Amino acid sequence: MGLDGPVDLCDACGPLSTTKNGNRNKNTTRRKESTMSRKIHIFDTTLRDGEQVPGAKLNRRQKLEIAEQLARLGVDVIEAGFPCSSPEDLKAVQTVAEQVKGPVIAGLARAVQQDIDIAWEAVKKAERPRIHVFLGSSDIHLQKKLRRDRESALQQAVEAVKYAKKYCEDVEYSTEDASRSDFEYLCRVIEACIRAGATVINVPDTVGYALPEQYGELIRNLREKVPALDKVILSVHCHNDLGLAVANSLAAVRNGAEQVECTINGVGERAGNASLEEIVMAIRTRESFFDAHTTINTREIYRTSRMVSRLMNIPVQPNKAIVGSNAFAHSSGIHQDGILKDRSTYEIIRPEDVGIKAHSLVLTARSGRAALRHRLKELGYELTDEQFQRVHKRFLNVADRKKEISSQDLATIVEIELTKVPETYTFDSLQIMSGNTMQPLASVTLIKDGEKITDAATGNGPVNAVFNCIERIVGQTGKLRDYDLKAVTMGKDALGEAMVRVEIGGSIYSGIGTSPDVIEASARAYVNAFNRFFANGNA
Ligand SMILES: CC(=O)SCCNC(=O)CCNC(=O)[C@H](O)C(C)(C)COP(=O)(O)OP(=O)(O)OC[C@H]1O[C@@H](n2cnc3c(N)ncnc32)[C@H](O)[C@@H]1OP(=O)(O)O
Ligand SMILES: CC(C)C(=O)C(=O)O
Repeated sequence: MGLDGPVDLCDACGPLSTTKNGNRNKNTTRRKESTMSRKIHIFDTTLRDGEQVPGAKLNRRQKLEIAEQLARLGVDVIEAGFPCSSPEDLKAVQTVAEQVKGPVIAGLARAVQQDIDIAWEAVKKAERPRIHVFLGSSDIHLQKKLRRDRESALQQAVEAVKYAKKYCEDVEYSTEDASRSDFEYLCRVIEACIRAGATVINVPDTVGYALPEQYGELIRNLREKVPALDKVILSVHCHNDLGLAVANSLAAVRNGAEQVECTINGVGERAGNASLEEIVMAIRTRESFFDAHTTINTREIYRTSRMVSRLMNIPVQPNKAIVGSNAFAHSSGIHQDGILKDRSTYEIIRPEDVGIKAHSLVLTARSGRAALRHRLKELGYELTDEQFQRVHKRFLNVADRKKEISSQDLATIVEIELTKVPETYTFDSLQIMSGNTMQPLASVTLIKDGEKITDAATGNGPVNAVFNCIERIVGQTGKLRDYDLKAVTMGKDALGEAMVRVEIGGSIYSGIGTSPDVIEASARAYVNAFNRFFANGNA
């Protein structure tokens, strides 16, 4: 797939960069039906194929909650379930059909009368009901699963469509395992089902076997060989066994498919279905390439994703496109610098367009000065160049040990740097041997005038041993009057802050030290207190 236009990739919404007068370009999330490009119908099967995921079963109330949200999202069709599968699913589909207005409500049925009867019972009260009938069309499915020949299966398909048609004007027929089916036979089945009254023909890649070029070609060839397809909606339904569900669906759209069957977060049988949010945002972002659009209210995407994840109890992987927690997080310095200069450098979708408040700049050891300066400004710090250099140095030091530097971490780092006293002694390193069967032993190294000084001492606890050791190095005793240790940030790798008040030479000196290691934080605080003592004119 070559780029079809300039590097401004957001075909649907125009340039992401700010305009000359500094305004963001306006963008509507629910597009008006374009007379220029084809409308792609979004058929959501989260409540049917999505619910086939082990452990994801939804009760009636949960299905209704999701269906209502799917209606707000603006999907064209909600496949609410497989009504013959259990009495509860029948009731769930009935509830959705009765209460959810807007989208077509579909119920799935095998190509047998009993399933179709129950499917109709389930959807008949919908504003716009649809019965969705399916039967395998590949020789593998016919011979090994259904145990019948091509001709009798074709007959069964036709009878099923006719039977469903008695109930419902809108009947979708799916040629299950189409991508592994004999092409000529597939064409015959499709032609016969359209003649029998099918309004939608679905060509599924049931086992995720297709490759994008090949699947696109299949759709193009079907359109050429079966002219009757022009009278109905041609649909695709792709599975993700090779990680190609979205790519295959998009290839199909390029080659004439008008309906895409997909699920929120890509949930579905085995490796899942094509993910709705990826399909919709790919079509929207590259609209001129596809010459197509959907009428999805994209600002509802993130909310819908969170709801499905919560109710199905299936977490969304952080790097999931569009809805993953990292989808709009920039953590490396070069990217952050680019984003701060102009979002179009590293952002092809505005987070707010999918319902995410804003992108986030995550501060890590891979962040640069631009992002650090930006966050400091956001926190209200105005630093001189010299102060900034110091904060940056300490930031890198802490960031090398923590995965992420929060705003609170940063505030602590700044406070320490800005209230700094001259360092007569600089903390370098420590080692501790401790346990419940030995007296704790600490070795500490401090730097004075560029020279490392190391000593060792025991204590009644590891922190006490460290403090004793520091006193030996600086040649001055102190009495610990107050000692406070707290986690200043959340999480297992939180930054620990130690505050001490030490009586040295008859006066009290306070010290502060910060580190993800609480003993190191304590040592730094103790050295800091002694430095204040020395800065006070004590030799
Ligand atoms: C590709 C897809 O995702 S298709 C949808 C898959 N989803 C599900 O299967 C979930 C819901 N399914 C169910 O609740 C059950 O499987 C039911 C109610 C449909 C059927 O249950 P059972 O009657 O116990 O049959 P079971 O599931 O064991 O076997 C399926 C039967 O349906 C037949 N069958 C499979 N697909 C079709 C079809 N499209 N049309 C007609 N018959 C079919 C099979 O050949 C098999 O029949 P057999 O027992 O005569 O060999
Ligand atoms: C019922 C059909 C559409 C299906 O789920 C599939 O082929 O994967």
